Amino acid sequence: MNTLVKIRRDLHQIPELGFQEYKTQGYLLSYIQTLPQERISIKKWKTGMFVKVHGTSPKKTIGYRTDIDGLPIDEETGLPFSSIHNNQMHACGHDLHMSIALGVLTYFVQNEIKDDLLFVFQPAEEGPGGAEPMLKSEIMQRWKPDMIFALHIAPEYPVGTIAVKTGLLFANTSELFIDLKGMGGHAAYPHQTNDMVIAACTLVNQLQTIVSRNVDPLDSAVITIGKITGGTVQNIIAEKARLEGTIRTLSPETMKRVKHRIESLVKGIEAGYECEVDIDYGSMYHQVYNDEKLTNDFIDYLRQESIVQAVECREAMTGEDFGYMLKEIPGFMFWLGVDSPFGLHHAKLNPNEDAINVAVNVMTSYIAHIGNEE
Ligand SMILES: CC(=O)N[C@@H](CCC[C@H](N)C(=O)O)C(=O)O
Repeated sequence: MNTLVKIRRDLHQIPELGFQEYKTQGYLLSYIQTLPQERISIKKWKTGMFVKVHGTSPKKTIGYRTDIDGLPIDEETGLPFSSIHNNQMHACGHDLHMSIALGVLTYFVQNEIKDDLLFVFQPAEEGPGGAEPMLKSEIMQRWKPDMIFALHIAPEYPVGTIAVKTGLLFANTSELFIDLKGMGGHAAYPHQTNDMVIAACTLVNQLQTIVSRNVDPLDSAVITIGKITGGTVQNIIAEKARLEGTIRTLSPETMKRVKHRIESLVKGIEAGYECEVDIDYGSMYHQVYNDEKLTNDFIDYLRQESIVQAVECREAMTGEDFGYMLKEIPGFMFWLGVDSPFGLHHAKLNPNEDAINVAVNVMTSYIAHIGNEE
């Protein structure tokens, strides 16, 4: 079996949630330590890591970032190398992202390059967000790349396809947690209570009016409530309820407006249902905004070399904390086709592993091209 496929399968078996990626970090480190060490420097950061490849006559530093965490999902692929961790799965492709990063790193450890390279193995992309604190870390500020790239698997594209665009690629995101507290009581005496199941249901419906009534129809946004909990048993009126969701917008300004409307609606619920409501926005990610020149150069390179089919895509409402790195360092993220009938965050996601070598070939040849310029 191809080494990178074996690495991907090993990593697939040990997914870990954000900032708990101890086994993953250990696995990555033990692989990297098998490589010749003369031209690399390794620095651990929390459960992630930086690996610098020293160029022969560096004029710049080229960054390459992979995320390393998994999701709280029970895997249902039935694969022989399924996750051995209960309720944790690489359902967003970070196992492929890591094996690709190791493939590119291995190539440049074995083949000299003029410029310096910085490989960023970043924890907690799914939450609470590792990119922003990693970017602010003393190590990344000292080794700060002049440009940075990353990829994300795309189940909807065939293997051999890369989809990308200049400008906005991924949305601004904010988690949303709303806790409602009223007065519980006997199911037969509703007039003596403030029922938080009713208040939560009303609020969920009102939240749905924000996108249709408060966001410019030519702009766009998403408010998804993915989880509702409340109450204890069927014949007790619920004293508490909790909504958990996510907000997605195409600009930071629309994010502000959506939050302002959520706060107004919550005030109305508090007054109308005589209850207390707390809002917690959890972790927030800045939009992924691809640098125009670097992205166009990459598209031109792919088309000239015909290594893959390069297609231009639309922006998506997915979020990625790589956006924080792109806010400070020019670069881009792109979609890598992996051809899976099940989408991202699905318990049956099963990416085609042939995409690993496609991505390694693209990134090694592109980085060699820009990293050996006179
Ligand atoms: C690529 C992808 O699926 N990213 C996640 C990022 C999660 C952001 C945050 N935890 C949230 O839920 O708002 C996504 O869900 O888009």
